Amino acid sequence: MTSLIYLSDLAGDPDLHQSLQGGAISIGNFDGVHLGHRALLDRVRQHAERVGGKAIAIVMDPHPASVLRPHGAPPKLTTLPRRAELMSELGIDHLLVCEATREFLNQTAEEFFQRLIVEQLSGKAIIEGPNFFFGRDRAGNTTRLKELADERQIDVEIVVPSVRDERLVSSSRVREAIASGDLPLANQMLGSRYCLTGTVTTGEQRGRTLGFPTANLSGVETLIPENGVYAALASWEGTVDGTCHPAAVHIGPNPTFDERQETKIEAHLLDYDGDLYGKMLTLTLVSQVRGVQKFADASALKQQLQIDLQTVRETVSSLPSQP
Ligand SMILES: Cc1cc2nc3c(=O)[nH]c(=O)nc-3n(C[C@H](O)[C@H](O)[C@H](O)COP(=O)(O)O)c2cc1C
Ligand SMILES: Nc1ncnc2c1ncn2[C@@H]1O[C@H](COP(=O)(O)OP(=O)(O)OP(=O)(O)O)[C@@H](O)[C@H]1O
Repeated sequence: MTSLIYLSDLAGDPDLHQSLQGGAISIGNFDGVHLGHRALLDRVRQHAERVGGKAIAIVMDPHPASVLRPHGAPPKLTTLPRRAELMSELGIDHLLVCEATREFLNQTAEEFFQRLIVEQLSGKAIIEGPNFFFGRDRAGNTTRLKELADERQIDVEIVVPSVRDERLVSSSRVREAIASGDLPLANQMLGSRYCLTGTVTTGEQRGRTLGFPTANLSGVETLIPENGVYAALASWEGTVDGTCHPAAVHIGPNPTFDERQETKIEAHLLDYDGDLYGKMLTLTLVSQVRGVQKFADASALKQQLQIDLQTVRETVSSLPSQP
């Protein structure tokens, strides 16, 4: 398991602080833990084994852009606990979170390197991609990183970036794919399937009168895909043996019944009739089935839902374990 720890916790926990000394480190946002991050984190794990220390990924929270720029950071693909979960599969020991205060972000590249990598962590190896920048105004680049590390006999590896269709894989590119509803492309670049997690709350309770009850999700913290109907897998804490249920997910307004353009995320789970209220539900999105439509009446919507459910069943039944 990758443990999620805060830099501020190290001062009060000397054993934890000690266990982090002399490891292999990578610094970034790691939002989505996409294929590029995965290749890089794999090298972090290998370097950690070589130097006999921990494999450490460092992120800043909140996203520096939300502290420094008026328009803030882009919507997240993953919460920090989800990033740690995905990093567990890659053998990363710790996801270390630095609180992105103005003071922290105001450090020069040299100060940042000296205080965090040298004084706090006694890092032995640093692994980054070629587009890595650090310190105030992003003034430090990989050349400067190598100079600073060489002076202190710290190893540096700059990995060859992962590309897809001759373009760099990046969190921004994954966000574009999700925002346009292209889940297969997003999932391929992620190397895992994109998830939405939220709490099941009460909706209009109209779904059950249609014969298609839906779990309405609220409190979703990550990027919501383009409006549409999606094939998904639903799971929640306490799902027996981690079983997933095929689900037809509706994202968007309900134009057939309601002129308000309020975006809802609701899921009809196939072959399930339990009580989900209050549960933390995760919807793992596979692909878009169709766009949201305004139907002439409830009966026309019901006919379409029958077709949607069949499409979802077929899509999910032929799913490979990896996207
Ligand atoms: C798979 C699926 C597809 C849906 N597609 C549409 C749609 O295209 N247009 C629409 O107005 N409502 C659509 N709905 C939403 C229904 O109108 C909605 O489930 C119903 O109004 C119940 O809302 P409630 O959960 O708040 O009770 C869809 C629901 C599901 C589960
Ligand atoms: N495609 C990639 N291949 C290898 N390394 C990458 C790739 N993309 C990013 N990295 C590296 O991963 C580390 C973390 O970067 P970061 O989390 O900012 O990734 P990003 O996907 O480029 O994000 P964004 O799109 O928001 O700029 C950095 O060292 C960065 O250079």
